[in-house]
Amino acid sequence: MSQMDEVLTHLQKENAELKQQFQFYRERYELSLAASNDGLWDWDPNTNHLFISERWKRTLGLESEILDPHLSIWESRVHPEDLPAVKEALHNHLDGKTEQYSAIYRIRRQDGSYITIQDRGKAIFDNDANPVRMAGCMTDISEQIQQQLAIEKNEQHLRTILNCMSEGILVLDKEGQFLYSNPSFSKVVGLSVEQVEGKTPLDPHWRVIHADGSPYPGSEHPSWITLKTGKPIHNDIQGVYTPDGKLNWILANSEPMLAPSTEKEIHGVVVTFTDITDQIEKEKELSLSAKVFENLRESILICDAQMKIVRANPAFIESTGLHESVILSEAMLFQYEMQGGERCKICNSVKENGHWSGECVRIRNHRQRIDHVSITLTNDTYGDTAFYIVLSSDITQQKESERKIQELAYFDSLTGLPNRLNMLQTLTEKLVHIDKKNQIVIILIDIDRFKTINDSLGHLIGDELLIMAAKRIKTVIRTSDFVCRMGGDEFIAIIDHVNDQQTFETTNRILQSLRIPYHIHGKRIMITASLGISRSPNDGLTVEELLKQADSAMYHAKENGRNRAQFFDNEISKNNLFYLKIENGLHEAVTGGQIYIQYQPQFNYQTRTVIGIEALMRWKHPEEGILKPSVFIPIAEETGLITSLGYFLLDIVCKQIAEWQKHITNLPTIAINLSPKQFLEPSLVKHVQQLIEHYEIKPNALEFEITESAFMQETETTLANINGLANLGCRISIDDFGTGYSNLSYLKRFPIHMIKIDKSFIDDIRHDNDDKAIVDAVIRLAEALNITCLAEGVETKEQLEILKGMGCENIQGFLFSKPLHPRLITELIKQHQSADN
Ligand SMILES: Nc1nc2c(ncn2[C@@H]2O[C@@H]3COP(=O)(O)O[C@H]4[C@@H](O)[C@H](n5cnc6c(=O)[nH]c(N)nc65)O[C@@H]4COP(=O)(O)O[C@H]3[C@H]2O)c(=O)[nH]1
Repeated sequence: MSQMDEVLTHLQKENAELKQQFQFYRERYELSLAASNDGLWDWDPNTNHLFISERWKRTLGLESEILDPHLSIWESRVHPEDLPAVKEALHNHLDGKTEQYSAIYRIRRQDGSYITIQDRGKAIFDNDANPVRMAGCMTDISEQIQQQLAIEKNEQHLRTILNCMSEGILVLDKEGQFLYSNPSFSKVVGLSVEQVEGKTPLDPHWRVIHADGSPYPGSEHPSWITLKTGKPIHNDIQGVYTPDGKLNWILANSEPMLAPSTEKEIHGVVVTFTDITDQIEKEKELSLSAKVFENLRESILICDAQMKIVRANPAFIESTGLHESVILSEAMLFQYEMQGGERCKICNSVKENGHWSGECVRIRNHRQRIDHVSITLTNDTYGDTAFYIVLSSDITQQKESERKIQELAYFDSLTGLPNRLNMLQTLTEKLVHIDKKNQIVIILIDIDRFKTINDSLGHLIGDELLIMAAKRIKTVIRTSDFVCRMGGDEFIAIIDHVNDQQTFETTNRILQSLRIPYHIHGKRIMITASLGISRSPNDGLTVEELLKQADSAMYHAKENGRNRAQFFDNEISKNNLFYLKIENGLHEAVTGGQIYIQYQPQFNYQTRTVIGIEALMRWKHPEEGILKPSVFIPIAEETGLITSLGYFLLDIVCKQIAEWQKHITNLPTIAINLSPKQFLEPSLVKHVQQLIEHYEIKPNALEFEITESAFMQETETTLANINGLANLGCRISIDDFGTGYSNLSYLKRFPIHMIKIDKSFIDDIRHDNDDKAIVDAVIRLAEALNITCLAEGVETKEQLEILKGMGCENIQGFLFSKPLHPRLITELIKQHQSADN
């Protein structure tokens, strides 16, 4: 073999080996290409010629177009939306900005559908940095992309679900840090999702409490416990404070997340939270309602549609005194005392209006109890089943209080009679219906000298007297008539449909009934009353007018001697003015020297001697002339001026006695009238004693005339004064004897010198056998008790003759002498004494 041949053989061998090697590499390349499913491309930037491996040409359907493979063909297949990014990536690499070209984009296949490819390549550059060749490979990642999109979609779905869930979700990683939370969790803790992220249960920020209100440390939180132990925790109740202080109650459940690989290692924790704040609030409300139901003092009944009791609270059960089982299924309205018709009315009212309330009566242990009952028709929440809620409360006390308040406002607490306010309303109402046929009569009743009784016998007796007087007035008027206590000792009776005659009879009945003696606390008390009458429509049409006129008439009755009734007429108003004038002038009268004394002698017709002289007060009024004591003494008594007036009189009389004693040797006793009120003066005796000493007069020269009414008021002061005056040596006589209804025992108990038979018995003694009998009886009584007897107001010889016949020797009256000036008295006594001598 030649050397050439050897070389050729060697080359051929080498060539064969290279071919074999090439074939080997080519197969490896094609195999790996086929296995990787990747495609190859090779691009000449200068010619734009593009090589694409065969399988990818087929994949993309480029076989026909690639006869003259060109970059523009490739570009035309790239999805227009992706092309700019692809170009940018390519240029970046060609400009040397990137080490490698890489792009993911969609490329259209022959059938118009797109596949997504991941394209990578690298260029070779010449010395001038111009690309001379670029090659790369591409992978069909459509499936991966689809999978990724599916995953993303799933994730999106999941996220949407989590975001929409009313339950809060919290995911902790294995370190205990919060990885994920949904909006419901954010809401319940009052933080944004971002604020929650990265926190841990141990974060001091959390303010969590147990259901009992005690603090809930983070280390005990279910998420933390589950993380540490791997154990799930269920239905844990906790209260979480939001940063603005709101307390939300949540129910937490925690589950461990195990690592997918081992299923043992704790990968994290998922905690779900249910906001149970509303539920807790409702439970609280329910519990509160239950407590209210159980503990309310008012009764609560729940009744079914037939108004039968299905539930009753303890207050109601207790109020019945029965066992609950007895009450249940009872008809509710039968618990109350009412007529069947009334029950029907209530039922209908509740059905029509959905509600009824009113007062019902229940009887328990024979005791009546008044309930305020309120029945409400209602439906349950999940349907239209009707039931009734019945609330009832015991208003017996309240009704009683209301009655008492009503009584206090409209009734007099002492006598139980209607009061002034009640009278004003009644009269106003009556006057609305006034007509000529219906005369309305107002009778004002004022008890005479009640103040004296009150002051002397005390308020307790005074009160008792008023109560008894009220009862008496009520019994003598018709039940349909109205009587009230105006206050103090004043009453008003309103009677209608009566004429004057009937009115007169009524007032007489009132006067008589009041005069009957009262026995109070062992004392026998006599009173009289003065009545003033006004009539509508004659005397007036308004309440004010009628009351004013009744008042005027009443004062007139008092002025006329009390114990009488007086109809109003216009003259009376004039008298009323007169009363005021007297009252106002009295003060000045005492200090201004307008008061003076006249003296009326008392005679013994047997001995023809002056046995005594009565001092009688007179008032020389600057306008009205000489006023008699019967005009001003009652006013002085009413106003309290009687005391100073009495002392004034005493002083003048004592001075006069002293004067007379200088000239007259056997001066007869000088009688002085003392008002019952003066006997209530504790200093009376001392005062008299001082005067006796001051004027150096004999005590027995003084005689004090006391009316029976003074003895009626058996107060300690009165009795002490009577005894005190007697002990001084003064004489005591009983004035107006027979007019009072007094207990005569005082005649024995006190040193009475003389009884003076009242003028009223003498006036008609000739014709009135009763008067005669009384006078006779008094004379006998005086004889029996060895007391001097004197008849007052003897004006005629006939009267004198009758008295003589009865054996009454002592006389005072105009028949013998009127009251005289002291000077005339001096002369008279001197005359009599010289005649005797
Ligand atoms: N028509 C008539 N009247 C006669 C006759 N005889 C006497 N009188 C009157 O009868 C009254 C007798 O006085 P009295 O019964 O003590 O009744 C007295 C007495 O209770 C009271 N009184 C008089 N002066 C005083 C006084 O200084 N103090 C007190 N507390 N009361 C006095 O006033 C009453 C009335 O006194 P007077 O008007 O002075 O009226 C006197 C007298 O003037 C008569 O024949 N016919």
